[in-house]
Amino acid sequence: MPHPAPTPRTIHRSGPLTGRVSVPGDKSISHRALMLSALAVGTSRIEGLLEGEDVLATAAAMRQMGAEITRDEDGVWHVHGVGVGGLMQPAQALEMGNSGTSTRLLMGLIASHAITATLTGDASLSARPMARVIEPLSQMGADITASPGGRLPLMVRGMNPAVPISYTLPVASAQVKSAILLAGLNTPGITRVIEPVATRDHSERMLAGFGADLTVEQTAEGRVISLVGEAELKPQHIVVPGDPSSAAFLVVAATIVPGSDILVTNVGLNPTRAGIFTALRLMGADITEQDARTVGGEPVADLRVRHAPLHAIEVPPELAPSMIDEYPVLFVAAACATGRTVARGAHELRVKESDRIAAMVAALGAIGVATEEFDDGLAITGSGGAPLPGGGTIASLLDHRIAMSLAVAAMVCAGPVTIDDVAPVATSYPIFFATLDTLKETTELAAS
Ligand SMILES: O=C(O)C1=C[C@@H](OP(=O)(O)O)[C@@H](O)[C@H](O)C1
Ligand SMILES: C=C(OP(=O)(O)O)C(=O)O
Repeated sequence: MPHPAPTPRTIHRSGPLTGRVSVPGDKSISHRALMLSALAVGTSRIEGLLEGEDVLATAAAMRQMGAEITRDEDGVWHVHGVGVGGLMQPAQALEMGNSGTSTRLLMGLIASHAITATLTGDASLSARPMARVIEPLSQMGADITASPGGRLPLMVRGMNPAVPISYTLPVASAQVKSAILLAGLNTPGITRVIEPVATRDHSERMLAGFGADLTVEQTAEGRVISLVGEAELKPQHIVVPGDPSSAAFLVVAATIVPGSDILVTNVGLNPTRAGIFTALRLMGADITEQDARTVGGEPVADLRVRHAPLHAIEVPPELAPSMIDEYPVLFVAAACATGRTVARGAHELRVKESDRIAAMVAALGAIGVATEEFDDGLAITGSGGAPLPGGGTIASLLDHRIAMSLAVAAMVCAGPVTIDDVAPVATSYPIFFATLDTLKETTELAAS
């Protein structure tokens, strides 16, 4: 899958945002829905699947390994699974594009099947560390040959039967946890993951929903997840809630653009994901939850967001795992706040689609925002609500979240901001710019 040609975009200061919009399906849940459906015996239905490039890479890989996956005219996805243990040898390399989640979770699936697969990715993904999954999956018996530094392209030769392990996560990573649990599905005995710090728990919720025998205990060592292997998964009807990580861009935009008042519907609010809304509220954001409900076993609500003046905070480091992908857009909120916001304890930002600390130092610097870089975070001196200077060009570095965060910042910049390439937005939120346009048009219509 060659990368599309870079798509630059220039963004001007925005008038108020108003109206009601929804966000596309959750990316993390969409990946897992496809993978577990592909391992069930029978046909699962998935509604609200995120149709972004990352999730489509997972769908393509599952097809290459034998699952039948189709989308009907109503946008419902149908997945005919091969059963745990039934994955087939892919004829070609699995092309993972920009997606760390696809790569690490699929490595787990392949690790306990008697198949060999090569995984490749784009320049961003090929720079990301895979040793964190290679290490536990090798302990389970998989034979993994990676490029120097434990990177893509790499080849996984699965072991069947694999060896169950009990593994304490050295980094707070839901991808590592999930890779081990997915490998454990086709492994005799009990596979156990101990996470000293809780990370997003979509895998646990969905594995239980598919009928796997999984228990979660809170102990002095942390959360202990135990999975009984050689599971038989029953097909499900899954409804994917809206992605809080995507909603975060709209929530910050409405918070910082004066006069805004929006409703973002169907936002997933799993507590292991909702840290950004806690942090924004600590800064003074006006976010209220309406119509709280449960969708697909996950808490969901509509969020009403009105413009509010923000003040600087020290971002509680314990929020890090529940808002790890939202730091770039939180930094944009901080750039508009009164005072100096400090975020530490987020070293993982350095190994995402880009080094998101360095990327935000450069991008905020280009639009006139002063920052101080730490090894594990950033301090940002806010404008106190005054427009940011803007006028610069920003490198999105093949990172969708950097591109979208700076698109939000540009909405409060005095001068136009050019983002060198917004094509990566399609990995997680293909309708991002269209949604922003809707929120601007609603205001223009009301004024005319
Ligand atoms: O499990 C997942 O779906 C994800 C886990 C997180 O990564 P880590 O496991 O590397 O923290 C997150 O950054 C990523 O966007 C999605
Ligand atoms: C880190 C992210 O995704 P992934 O690891 O799947 O590439 C993200 O979406 O911000």
